[in-house]
Amino acid sequence: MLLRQNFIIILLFFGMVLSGLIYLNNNQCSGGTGATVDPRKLRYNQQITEQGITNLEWKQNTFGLHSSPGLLYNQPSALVGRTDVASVTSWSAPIIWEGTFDSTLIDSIYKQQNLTIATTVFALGKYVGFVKDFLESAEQHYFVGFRVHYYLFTDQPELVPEVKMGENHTLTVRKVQSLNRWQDISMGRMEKLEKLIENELASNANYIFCLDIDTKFYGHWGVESLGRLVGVIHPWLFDTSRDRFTYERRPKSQAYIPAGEGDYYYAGAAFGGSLENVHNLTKTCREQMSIDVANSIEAVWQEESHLNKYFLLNKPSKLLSPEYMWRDINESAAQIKIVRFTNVPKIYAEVRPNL
Ligand SMILES: CC(=O)N[C@H]1[C@@H](OP(=O)(O)OP(=O)(O)OC[C@H]2O[C@@H](n3ccc(=O)[nH]c3=O)[C@H](O)[C@@H]2O)O[C@H](CO)[C@H](O)[C@@H]1O
Ligand SMILES: [Mn+2]
Repeated sequence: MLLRQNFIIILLFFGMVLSGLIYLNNNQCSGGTGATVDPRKLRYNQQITEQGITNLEWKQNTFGLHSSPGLLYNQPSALVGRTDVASVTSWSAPIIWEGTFDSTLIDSIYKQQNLTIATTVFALGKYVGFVKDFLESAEQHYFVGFRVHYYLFTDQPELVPEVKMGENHTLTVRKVQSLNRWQDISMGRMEKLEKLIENELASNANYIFCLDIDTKFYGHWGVESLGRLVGVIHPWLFDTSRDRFTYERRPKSQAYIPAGEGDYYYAGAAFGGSLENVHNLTKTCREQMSIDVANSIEAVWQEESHLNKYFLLNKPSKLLSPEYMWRDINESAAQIKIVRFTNVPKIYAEVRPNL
């Protein structure tokens, strides 16, 4: 009995000595004084920046989908739905088409959450000419009745037209330097978005959408589009086999997707989600694009190629059908029952700074 007690005491002693040694060793590895920090030990919401560590406090979207007692709406069916299109992906993410949601119900659920939806657009050079139609049409169709904060980046704030904003909709105009190549303007958006989220939006908005400005709203775009990570199926390639998708096919680029891989082809003109998820998306695309620059390669469709690579490896939790980014208001397709948001036709040689 006594022998056994002694044995346990000796075992405990050695245990303590061993854990002391491990502790000392760990401290030495991380600098000991706390001057450097092992990034693997940081919490998910901390970032190492040039200034040191910043805490990014993400606004949490952990609401339940609460419905009000007595609310009347059409009975949802387990049997009947759209039969001409897929409304779910093979990883179980919904694909939003007209007829897959009930606005009365979904608006009432999300009304209770007091959400802010940040929305970013860029208008540099001649693209400032697209701002008026974009904003005026958005004010008729985009998250009407919900809080929206638009951020417009432009090199010519003085040319931004006065547009009457609806209730709880605000516009912030930010001046940025213009660039000589349209490709750099388009790709440069990723870094600007990454910094905007880091510096201002992380704890101020629940969701963000990043949209092209050469666009116009013609129909409802609302809370049915909200999700953790949201991509839009490209209007030209929604009915095409993956081998004909315009992914980057050169292995030298970080955006490379080999033949035989890929889910959908996503539009570069609209993506969104929670601030944390979109921050990771923009940061990753910015990093991958700078590796490409160092290797003297530019992806075939610039940041759209990198976005497609990102979505292949980080599946969106919700997909929006091409109703949410259509070709042109004068184009039709049997599956498109409503055009919500569409490209505005443009003469490239007239609006872009280079060809
Ligand atoms: C429908 C769609 O998915 N469009 C994508 C597509 O071509 P797009 O032809 O739609 O590209 P684009 O010329 O509209 O450029 C993208 C965006 O960059 C901004 N901009 C561009 C040029 C300029 O001089 N000033 C300016 O402000 C503006 O916000 C514009 O909406 O491919 C681009 C990258 O190759 C982007 O991924 C676009 O989002
Ligand atoms: Mn565009």
